Amino acid sequence: MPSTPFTPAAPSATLAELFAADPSRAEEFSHDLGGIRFDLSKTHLTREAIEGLDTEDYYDALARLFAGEVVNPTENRAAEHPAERGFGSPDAVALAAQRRGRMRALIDAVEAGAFGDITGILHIGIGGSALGPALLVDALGRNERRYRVEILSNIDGQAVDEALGRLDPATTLVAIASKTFTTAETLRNAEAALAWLQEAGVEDPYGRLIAITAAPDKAIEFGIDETRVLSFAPSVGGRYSLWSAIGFPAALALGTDAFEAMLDGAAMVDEHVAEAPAGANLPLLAALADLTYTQGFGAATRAVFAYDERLRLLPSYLQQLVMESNGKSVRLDGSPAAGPTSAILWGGTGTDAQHAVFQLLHQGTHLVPVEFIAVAQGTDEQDPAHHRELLLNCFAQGAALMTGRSSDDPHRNYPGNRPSTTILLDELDPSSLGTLLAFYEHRTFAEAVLLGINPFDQFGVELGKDMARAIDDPDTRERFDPSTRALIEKAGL
Ligand SMILES: O=P(O)(O)OC[C@H]1O[C@](O)(CO)[C@@H](O)[C@@H]1O
Repeated sequence: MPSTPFTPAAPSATLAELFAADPSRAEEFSHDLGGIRFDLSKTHLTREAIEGLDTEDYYDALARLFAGEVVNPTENRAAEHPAERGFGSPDAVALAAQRRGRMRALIDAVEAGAFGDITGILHIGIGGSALGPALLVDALGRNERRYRVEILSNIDGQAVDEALGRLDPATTLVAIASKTFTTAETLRNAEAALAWLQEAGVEDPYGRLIAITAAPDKAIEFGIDETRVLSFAPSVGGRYSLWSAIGFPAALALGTDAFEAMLDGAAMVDEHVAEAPAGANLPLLAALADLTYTQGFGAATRAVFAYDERLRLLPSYLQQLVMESNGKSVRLDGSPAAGPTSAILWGGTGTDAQHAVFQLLHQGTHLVPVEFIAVAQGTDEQDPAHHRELLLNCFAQGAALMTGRSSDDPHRNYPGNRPSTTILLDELDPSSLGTLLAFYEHRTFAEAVLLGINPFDQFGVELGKDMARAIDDPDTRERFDPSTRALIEKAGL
């Protein structure tokens, strides 16, 4: 943990002044990695800020992360998601590879017809056990998906009915994904799926269930045969787990080669952060920019806009990654954080968002650092003219935010000096998506280290879970506040 909290100041120069002072700024603050251009030049990052950054703690923490040491002290755990991509202790890497081999064997068995003629998969999970697979399948499997994949997360019965309604029980596999195998929503939905198989007269309904978990005993207790339990290490956190067996539906739908390519793309970032000096370490630079805005400029939020329909689920994936990791108020030693920690992450897709929320970005009173994510190469099926306009819109927004336009009429005045980062993928494929997601993981980690907080626990979600249990019990319900009791009564519960 850093001995003194890291609190970057806001530079006094505007973006226009920074560009005017340095003709090579666009080049100097843009870096390419794994077929992706990361352009940070339209942020207020300065060479001085980068050079002044004390990175000893960061590189120390990174070495401990990769060595499989305890970097999550409040749960006395390592965080071994990089081992899924080949970066970790030899034991962790070997175990991850062995588990991946089991996943591949199961996929081969599905393809060989061991489960009959399977055409669809219902993946049941929530949070990190759903957001990653949903993003992968939606981003990469739009045109060539080999199986119909439905991701069911919400406990809302309407979500259950809709997901089941799109599948045929006679030809569907059900994957129950839960790291802990105790999550109420997932278990309730798993029971519903089992009942659906039983009611449809499927001969061996339990034989259609696959468990994906770090608690195999609990899955076996649920009734799933251990040959169909895909496990992953307890040291892989939920929001970091798409690289593990949690990615099963994506590996099934897209093929194991695509899944491996995604892991290789992510490994490029592991290698990059381990080797790059601070001035060229992309996740670290992005984290420095993030903290410059939260701490230096007092920005409460950060917005991510995917200018590609295939990445429409990226903002919700990032919300969990960033906010569940760094939405903390205390440092590792329990002392209060020195200033704001994680920004509130929000976002959407371009160009839709331009016609909904960009007014505030251009002229509102809040400073919101914006992130644009676009893909240079459209899909083969897409009309190139549309793709061209999409990209031009994306780049125009970044330019407009930065340069603004002055007018004597205050209503028509655009102040400019509003920062953005542009992430431009050459193309969207498993490898580049792996690189992109691992970039965000490492950025979140770098930010946590600079803040001295633990990004790997999530006690904040536990209180609500406890209360949800207590509110269902008439004895403990009595102890709830009058407002909550009145709502329960009004809803007739
Ligand atoms: O995979 P599990 O154990 O069902 O947990 C699901 C999600 O719930 C959380 O614990 C938060 O409620 C997340 O961290 C996790 O991704």
